[in-house]
Amino acid sequence: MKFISGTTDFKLHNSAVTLGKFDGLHKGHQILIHKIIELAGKGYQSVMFTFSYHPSNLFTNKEIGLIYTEMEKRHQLEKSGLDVMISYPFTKETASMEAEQFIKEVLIDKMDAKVIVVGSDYHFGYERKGNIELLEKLSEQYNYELIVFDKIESHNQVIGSTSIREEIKKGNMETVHELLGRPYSIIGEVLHGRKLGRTLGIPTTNLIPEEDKLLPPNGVYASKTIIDGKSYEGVTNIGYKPTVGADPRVGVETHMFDFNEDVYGKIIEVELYRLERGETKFQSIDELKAQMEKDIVFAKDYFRDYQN
Ligand SMILES: Cc1cc2nc3c(=O)[nH]c(=O)nc-3n(C[C@H](O)[C@H](O)[C@H](O)COP(=O)(O)O)c2cc1C
Ligand SMILES: Nc1ncnc2c1ncn2[C@@H]1O[C@H](COP(=O)(O)OP(=O)(O)O)[C@@H](O)[C@H]1O
Repeated sequence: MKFISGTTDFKLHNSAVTLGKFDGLHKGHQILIHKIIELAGKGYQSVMFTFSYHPSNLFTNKEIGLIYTEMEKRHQLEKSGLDVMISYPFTKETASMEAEQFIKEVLIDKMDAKVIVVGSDYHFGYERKGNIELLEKLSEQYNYELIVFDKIESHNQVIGSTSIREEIKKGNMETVHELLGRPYSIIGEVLHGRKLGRTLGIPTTNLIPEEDKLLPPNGVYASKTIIDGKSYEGVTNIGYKPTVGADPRVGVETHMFDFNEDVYGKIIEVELYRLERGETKFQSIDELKAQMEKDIVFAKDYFRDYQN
């Protein structure tokens, strides 16, 4: 997959483009992505167009954690067979582009769009004035085909990034799994911790999520970790480790069962399946260790009962 980022200077040919924020790459997003990948089989170049800053952040100044950071989205899309991912700089200049100007200058001139695939509520351009009616109206003039998908539902509720974020904040990982069509996950590099894990007899991989990543509540989760394409069951703690001296930044720490390799420096993906309990400050390391052993039993039981 080609990744175009940090520049507005590119030229593509004969593309089938899908447009949006695509935070979470949830089941609704996947329909659009499958469509353009299917079109790639007919000779088009499949392209996903996103802006590199979350547009709602820029206008409201409100912190919005992302279900997937840009790096994570890229990592997931690498596996999908998409030809090109564009992360287009969202600046004052791009934000002030009129909708028709965006169609002409970006979709047509830079991307040579022949097919445009969007969701029914897609809005774009200055003041979000562009919509599917405008795309339809201009399709003949600019010679592209427009394909629009309705939003899909799960349990009578429209699937959307906002409601998935709410479920993540509540720690409802099973619901999130259902809505995303895959477990929620965190991707990062294995860093060095304090090396206490090994002395406890419970080694852990440590990673620090990116600043803009939306995390579920601090606590302990049944998890699977993907390393070099292989998946390992385990248990993950998210938090500051108050018992051993509170880290300044929130960490994601995983003990994998049946695993005994050095993985420092590797990029791993930690998938969270179920929340067991919140993070606690224990009075002693022995109490912490006893609880971690119970956590391991919890996660092993979970995978035995629900997964296999
Ligand atoms: C399953 C699991 C549960 C944990 N629960 C807590 C907890 O409730 N409170 C806490 O302070 N630390 C908790 N930790 C973090 C431990 O303090 C940490 O793994 C240990 O100190 C080793 O740290 P190190 O990797 O930096 O060497 C947990 C870790 C794991 C793997
Ligand atoms: N079962 C396992 N689960 C997690 N990490 C493991 C496991 N077995 C070996 N390791 C390795 O050991 C390291 C963790 O040891 P630990 O003493 O907890 O050190 P740290 O404080 O650096 O996390 C991991 O980064 C990984 O390379």
